Amino acid sequence: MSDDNTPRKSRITREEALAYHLEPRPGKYDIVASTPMATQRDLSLAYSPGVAVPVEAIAERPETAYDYTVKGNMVAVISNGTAILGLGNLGALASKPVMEGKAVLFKRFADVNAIDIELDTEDPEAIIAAVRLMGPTFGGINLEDIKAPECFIIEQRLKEVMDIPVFHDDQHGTAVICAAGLINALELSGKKIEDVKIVLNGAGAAGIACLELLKAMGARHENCIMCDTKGVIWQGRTEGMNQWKSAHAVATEARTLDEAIRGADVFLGVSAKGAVTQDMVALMAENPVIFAMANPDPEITPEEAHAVRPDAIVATGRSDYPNQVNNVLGFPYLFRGALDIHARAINDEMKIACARALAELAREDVPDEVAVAYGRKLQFGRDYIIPTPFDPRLIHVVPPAVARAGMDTGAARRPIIDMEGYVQSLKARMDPTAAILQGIHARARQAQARMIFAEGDDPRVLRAAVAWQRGGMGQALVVGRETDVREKLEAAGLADAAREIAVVNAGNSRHLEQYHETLYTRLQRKGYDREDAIKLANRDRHVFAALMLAHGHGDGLVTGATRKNAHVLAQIGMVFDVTPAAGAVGITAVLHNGRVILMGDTLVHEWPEAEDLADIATRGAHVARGLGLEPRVAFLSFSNFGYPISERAVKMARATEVLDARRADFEYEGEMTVDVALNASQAAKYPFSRLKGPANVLVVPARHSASISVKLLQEMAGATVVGPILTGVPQPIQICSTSSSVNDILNMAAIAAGRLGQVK
Ligand SMILES: NC(=O)C1=CN([C@@H]2O[C@H](COP(=O)(O)OP(=O)(O)OC[C@H]3O[C@@H](n4cnc5c(N)ncnc54)[C@H](OP(=O)(O)O)[C@@H]3O)[C@@H](O)[C@H]2O)C=CC1
Ligand SMILES: CC(=O)C(=O)O
Ligand SMILES: [Mg+2]
Repeated sequence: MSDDNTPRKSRITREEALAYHLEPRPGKYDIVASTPMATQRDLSLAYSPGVAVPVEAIAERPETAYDYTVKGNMVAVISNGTAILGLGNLGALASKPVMEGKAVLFKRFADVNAIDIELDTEDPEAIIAAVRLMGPTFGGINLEDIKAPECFIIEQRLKEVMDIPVFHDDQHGTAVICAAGLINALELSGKKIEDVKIVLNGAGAAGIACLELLKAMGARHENCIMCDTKGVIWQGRTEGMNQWKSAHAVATEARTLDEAIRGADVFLGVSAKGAVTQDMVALMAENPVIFAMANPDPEITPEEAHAVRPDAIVATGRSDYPNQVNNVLGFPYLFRGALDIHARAINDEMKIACARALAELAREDVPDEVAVAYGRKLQFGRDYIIPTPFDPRLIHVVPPAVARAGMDTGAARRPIIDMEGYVQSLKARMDPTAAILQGIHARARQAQARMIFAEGDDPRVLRAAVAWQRGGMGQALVVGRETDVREKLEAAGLADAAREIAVVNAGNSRHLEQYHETLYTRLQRKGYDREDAIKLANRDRHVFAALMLAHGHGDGLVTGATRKNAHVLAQIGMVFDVTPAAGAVGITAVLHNGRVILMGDTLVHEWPEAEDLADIATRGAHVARGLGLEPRVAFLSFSNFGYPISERAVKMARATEVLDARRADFEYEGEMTVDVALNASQAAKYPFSRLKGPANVLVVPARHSASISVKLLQEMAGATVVGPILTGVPQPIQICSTSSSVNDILNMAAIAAGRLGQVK
């Protein structure tokens, strides 16, 4: 964990941002069916004639649309692109990446289905007419990046005519998060909302809503000064005014932000990049609070603000600084809570409940796994005034608070009777796979490893190395020829990166003689003479890379993208003991449909015996724990608990006896078929089984079964495969496969850096 409590900066390049949106398919989401659609019968049920039945049911009782259609878990993200982040009016089409992004955030953080709809008009009446007509389709409407003052008219009118929540996120989402952050920031600076002088820059959608909510929470009208591009909004000003700005005009002599900010306790920026200067914040009161929330670039950076005001509590809208005050912390959970009570609206009480729940959560002790996953110390204080977006508690803490407030204020069509059951159902809703990958990367980022990428001649490896370095994961050391690396980087549109990553080879290494000596010492009794060892070290990049690692000239090693696993393992084996006898095991994580299973041995043991199987189970359990899973091991076969009898199944059952004798500290059982291992209703036929739930570590009889199973899941089901994770060896080495994508290689490097699976 870093001591300075600052998240490491991740630099995103233009190319990376475009590639992320282009690959593997244009855009950021797909729509998938949730019901079977394979047979003639499925077709008859899903469509004509079966579909007529719910049609008639809904016509008779409209509220049953929440039961028979996706309406109740479906939100429209609607924009016309007139205020895209802080980029201005770039039109409906250009806003689509942001709206698609919000749709996937809805899904990722709260399992809400969302679809983006970009409307090509600046006419409020046209937007109102279009959105109103969409009412039957959705359980809620999220308006986004529609500029003020049109957004106020549009939202107000839609609220009046629609019977589902209509919520302009730039207004209320921002206001809720800003309020949550401010409650805590003021607590820490020992000030009261009733007393503080607030200056807010940006009198648009976000600004007006923030100030309204803060006044509803006790801020005094006369203590709040709002500014826009024309300066202070003072009583009597006529230029650039509208009724929403007028409501916040105050009697003051100040005419510019510069004048207004003198002595202010709080600066809130929802305007544009660089709108506030160091000279201005230098004039603020003691222990000032500065929320520079413009996106993607804040009004002032935390470094700039802290340079002149070390006593300030600073927040931005970005994820790469502490204190991210961004509406992503609100909208997923506000809508989750609202949808779950079939709400008619998201009212003020629901918003305030959300703000309070967020503020309170930040004051609670942060569980270790959250801190580790986020990669830095998280303790209520100046650098942690608000929960982080990846905090897994948000999903089961915030929506119940919102739902309860909705029920108490008459917004609920279907109140939740069993709140405790609701909280449990929210916990189960979240797909653990994203959290697992997030944890792997956060731990790696924290380690800041010098990662050796052995195959610098492969463009995928080079792109992964660049992403490693630019993503703030640590230093990338690429084994390859300088000219070749430079050419390949240029071809990949990453010419700049050639100056950033270190290229290492036998020709430029200062340590070559040491490497030769080490290799010769290891191989001299295996038929190699000195010349052979020298050639091997100079020419084989896997061996060279392993020697770098052996001498501490890198902290981790990733290879295997260009040659078959067996070959790579043999080459690495020239330098390190990576044999079954030395305890090495390959465990592959398969992530699919919200489930994570670990399968072994996918790399090292060709035909394991009972003792080996017990080792594989133990390593699998170790990896599971490293991923935050409580291990439940199943020894798989084609038989269940001795029937049918077969020599091949017996060794699987014997492995449990080996673990009994070793007093293993995790759940294990076998032999069993894979459906009994994974499916609770199949497992119920064997009530004597020691597994308390579906297995998450599957030990298979041989490497071929492991390889077939993993590849089948990948090809047929589209599962995400991470691994094989080389475990049981002390060195942080990972071997990817020849079919690895850039992301796969990056994941393997992250696993190596996080030392997941290394012998403790
Ligand atoms: N962190 C977060 O969660 C969120 C951040 N934001 C950010 O807030 C900003 C505004 O968004 P939104 O309210 O939707 O946009 P709007 O277009 O509705 O409003 C923009 C407002 O900012 C004012 N403004 C623009 N530039 C300056 C400047 N240099 N100095 C003073 N005032 C200025 C405009 O003044 P005028 O009226 O004179 O034109 C207008 O009042 C964006 O940067 C956006 O990214 C928005 C929502 C959420
Ligand atoms: C975060 C957001 O909604 C914005 O910047 O517009
Ligand atoms: Mg926005």
